[in-house]
Amino acid sequence: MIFESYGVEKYLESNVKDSETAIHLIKYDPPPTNQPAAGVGANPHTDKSLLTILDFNLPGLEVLSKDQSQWLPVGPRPGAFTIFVGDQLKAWSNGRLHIAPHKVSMRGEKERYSYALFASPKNEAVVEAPKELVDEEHPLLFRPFKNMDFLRFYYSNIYMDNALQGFAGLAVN
Ligand SMILES: O=C(O)CCC(=O)C(=O)O
Ligand SMILES: [Fe+2]
Repeated sequence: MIFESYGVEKYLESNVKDSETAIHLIKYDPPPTNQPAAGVGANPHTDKSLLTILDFNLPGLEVLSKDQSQWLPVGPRPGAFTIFVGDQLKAWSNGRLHIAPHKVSMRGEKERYSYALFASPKNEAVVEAPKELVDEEHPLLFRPFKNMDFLRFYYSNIYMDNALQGFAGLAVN
């Protein structure tokens, strides 16, 4: 769908071949009982993936509004899924797709179990915007990079606010 909407479906097959999926099962502990405010389940982040699919049926997931003014609860809504665009797809789309920072807040006394399906480029795959998505009006925003090199950079700069920009950014965006 994404490839078609940009008229670059000819790259779909090679991109799928260069990607892999992994399912992560994630357990969050409840906040300490003496902590009145919500506990932190997952710190604010964007995903280091192309796409992430999450169960939409769990409370606690919050997404940062596009104007960055507030955290909005996502779901729960039985039977639905949440899909996040990851950093690598933002780079591939030359910045056309928005990556929404999200976090998990924990309330109550129960553990939270979630699962996430991450579709990511293979380690050796090069993330590069198709030439059709780059022109005078849309200059290249991220230099092409090997996925593994980006992940290495991210894990050694885990507190950096915008790892994609820090690693591969060519202009202010
Ligand atoms: O557990 C969730 O609902 C979100 C998990 C998440 O954002 C992630 O693993 O990247
Ligand atoms: Fe995430």
